[in-house]
Amino acid sequence: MLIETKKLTKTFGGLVAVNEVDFTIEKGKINAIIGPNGAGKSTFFNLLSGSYSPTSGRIFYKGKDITKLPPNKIARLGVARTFQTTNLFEQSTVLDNVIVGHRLRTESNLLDAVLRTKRFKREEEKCRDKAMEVLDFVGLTHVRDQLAGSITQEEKKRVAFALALATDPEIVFLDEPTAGINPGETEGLADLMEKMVEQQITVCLIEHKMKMIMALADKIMVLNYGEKIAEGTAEEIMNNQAVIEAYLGGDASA
Ligand SMILES: Nc1ncnc2c1ncn2[C@@H]1O[C@H](COP(=O)(O)OP(=O)(O)OP(=O)(O)O)[C@@H](O)[C@H]1O
Repeated sequence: MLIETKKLTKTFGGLVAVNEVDFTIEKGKINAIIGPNGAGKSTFFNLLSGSYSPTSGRIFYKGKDITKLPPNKIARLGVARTFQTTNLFEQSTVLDNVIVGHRLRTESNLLDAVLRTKRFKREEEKCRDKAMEVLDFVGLTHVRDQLAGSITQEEKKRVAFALALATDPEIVFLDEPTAGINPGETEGLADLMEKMVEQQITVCLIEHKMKMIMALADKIMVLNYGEKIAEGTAEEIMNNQAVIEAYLGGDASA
């Protein structure tokens, strides 16, 4: 088990957005979090990545309590995430976008950069090599010299994956990675997630596309009004009465 939450809770004023959620993320698997709109999925992600601090409860990463760690320290442990929308520098190339993203995590300080020290140059090269490697991994080598503003929506989604992968993560949190793209493209991104798991990278994603999740996820947690109402394999989730009721009238067939 890679990550474990114990009675994780987040309230906003009187609203309980995440309510005493116990969840485990299994290493080397595709873990999914689903649930109707407003169920608390994004809040849960923000708690795990340190963007929000919990009202109560605990988060463990490989057995270590990370509940109070700030986002940058959590990132350094090997946790990466993508956001629902990725803001790219549209006037820069795809490659430069990934290099800059990667640079944010390297060691050089401003003085190194101004003086262009050996260390800075060495790191610059390393960032470039890493960016090329991850762009190859996500299938974007052919557009790496194009401006980020000129690539397709699906390619932008892949850049978001590349930015996360450039940090050499052990686990990647993907927030609705296939929102706004067509079914064929969605399948391509599902393949990419499987490829990540083959490389021993654990995946945890939020998704609304049920068909895709049921085919892809090894393990699914369902949130409803902040509470975990079910956890299990796709088959277990599809036959769970509480889940069926939570989705009645919803967009479960999306
Ligand atoms: N920063 C915030 N301040 C106040 N309330 C918030 C905040 N963030 C989320 N909420 C509330 O917490 C609840 C859970 O929201 P959250 O965005 O986590 O749900 P979600 O499952 O990700 O929804 P969606 O599928 O629509 O993205 C909602 O009622 C939302 O309005």
